[in-house]
Amino acid sequence: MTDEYDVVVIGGGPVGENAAQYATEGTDLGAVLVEGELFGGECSYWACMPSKALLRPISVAGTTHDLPGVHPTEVDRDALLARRDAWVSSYDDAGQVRWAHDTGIATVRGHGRLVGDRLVEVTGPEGTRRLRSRHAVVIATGSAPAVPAPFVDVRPWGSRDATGVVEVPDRLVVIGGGVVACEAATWMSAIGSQVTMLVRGERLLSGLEPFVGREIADSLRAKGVDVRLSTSSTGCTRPDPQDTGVGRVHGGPVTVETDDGAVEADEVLVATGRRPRLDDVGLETVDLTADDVLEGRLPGWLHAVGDASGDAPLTHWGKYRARVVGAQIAASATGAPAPAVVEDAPVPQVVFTDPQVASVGMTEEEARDAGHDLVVSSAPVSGVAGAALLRDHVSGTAQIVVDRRTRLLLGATFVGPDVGELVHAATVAITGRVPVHVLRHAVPSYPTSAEVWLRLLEELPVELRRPA
Ligand SMILES: Cc1cc2nc3c(=O)[nH]c(=O)nc-3n(C[C@H](O)[C@H](O)[C@H](O)COP(=O)(O)OP(=O)(O)OC[C@H]3O[C@@H](n4cnc5c(N)ncnc54)[C@H](O)[C@@H]3O)c2cc1C
Ligand SMILES: NC(=O)c1ccc[n+]([C@@H]2O[C@H](COP(=O)([O-])OP(=O)(O)OC[C@H]3O[C@@H](n4cnc5c(N)ncnc54)[C@H](O)[C@@H]3O)[C@@H](O)[C@H]2O)c1
Repeated sequence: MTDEYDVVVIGGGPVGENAAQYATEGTDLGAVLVEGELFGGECSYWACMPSKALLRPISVAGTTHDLPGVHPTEVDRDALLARRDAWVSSYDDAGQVRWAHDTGIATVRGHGRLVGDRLVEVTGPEGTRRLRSRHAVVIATGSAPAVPAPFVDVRPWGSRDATGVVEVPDRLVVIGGGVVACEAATWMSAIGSQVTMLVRGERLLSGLEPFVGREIADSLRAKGVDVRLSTSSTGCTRPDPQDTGVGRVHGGPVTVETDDGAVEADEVLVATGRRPRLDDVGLETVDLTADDVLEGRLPGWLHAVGDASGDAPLTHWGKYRARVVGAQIAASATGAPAPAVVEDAPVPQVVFTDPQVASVGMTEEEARDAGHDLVVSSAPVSGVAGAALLRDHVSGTAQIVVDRRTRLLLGATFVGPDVGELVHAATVAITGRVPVHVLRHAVPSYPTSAEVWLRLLEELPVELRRPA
């Protein structure tokens, strides 16, 4: 059986959903979403949603220990895991399917793979069927964890086990020092694991400004996490790895060999990055490789978005790109003018550690490498009343990177309580190309954390603060 649609989207995660929506809305076009697991994708059930559902109560409870006027409160582990279960709809995607149908998007369950130009074969619970697209096929298959060789045979935890935690290991070793590692170390230690982080690099969150890694390592250590930097794992053994299910301890004790001795634990969480899921989507049937996808060498009818495209693996970024690509597909299919594309929109990111990290645009090093003549301004977040009122003992730093000649903001980074809510101002300033002398007239309310912008702008050389 072959059904025809204008647009076929392989992968029903947040990015695929947006691609299907924007490729069809306001038109007579029809799209179908193909999903092999749960509509809503990694983000909804195993990544963004459960991790943030776990982290918020932990952050609030931590604040009560540092906020005169309230009784200190503790995390209630069972209630916390129940909150997580509610936010992942108990791993039931009925709501997402309803959304698709209400939006006019058809859904097909099963694994989708290309079998020819504009032709997708879906193998699912109801057998095999083919979907032919009149205009476009979109690959939105997300990403899968990259597991280094020493850990493959010991059934380690991946991020799904950490976000879906059911059984809390007494001792947990975390391999990696990136975003998943830092966030998971935060919630796993808060619910009772003694966490050791083995980080091969010299700092945590190495893609961000160096002060970020130092400040987050300090905060994790203050919470009892054993953060071991410059420590490479060379091997891992577990005598009886078992398939106990997601979020349960996968067998007996694990020993991780490092260049600085062995570490024994009850579970090991491998958080060493992810790679685009392109290995089983039938690229070879249309004479393409994964590199063709990652380097954008695709025929006009084929598109890749989200984690699968190799772009920044962030939900909001993938969804943004899906909105752009979806609108382009709709325009090309209907003969409407192609929508304008902004090539240099900056990528924001928030790491929901305690304190949070928020960043957008270039780091100081990236801006220098790109040839900019820079001015860098930084300020302690605790220096403004609005932040200091949030809790006692506020820690964190804010920093902006400015091009001296154009006076434009190139990047901004914040560490501090709830700074995830501060970064959008920087995103707007970069996207809107607002020079810093104009930004000085954007007045933050008193007393809010946003007043750190005043400090950052005051720290700039006087000549940059006046009109040219
Ligand atoms: C622990 C963790 C926490 C995270 N937290 C955040 C966060 O707070 N904020 C943020 O912005 N990002 C976060 N991310 C990243 C975010 O999860 C991803 O960037 C996002 O899920 C990408 O969306 P996507 O739609 O491209 O892929 P996915 O969400 O992975 O969805 C892809 C879908 O495609 C399906 N699929 C794959 N292959 C096929 C096939 N051949 N046929 C049919 N279906 C297929 C999959 O089953 C899946 O449902 C986090 C990631 C992790 C691991
Ligand atoms: N709050 C958020 O927005 C959020 C939260 C979680 C994840 N994410 C996204 O998910 C992506 C994946 O996260 P991640 O933490 O898995 O990846 P990452 O790229 O952020 O970090 C990977 C870490 O593993 C280390 N590493 C890589 N290979 C290794 C090896 N062989 N041995 C030891 N260490 C090794 C790296 O040095 C790094 O510290 C991130 O890039 C991020 O965009 C976002």
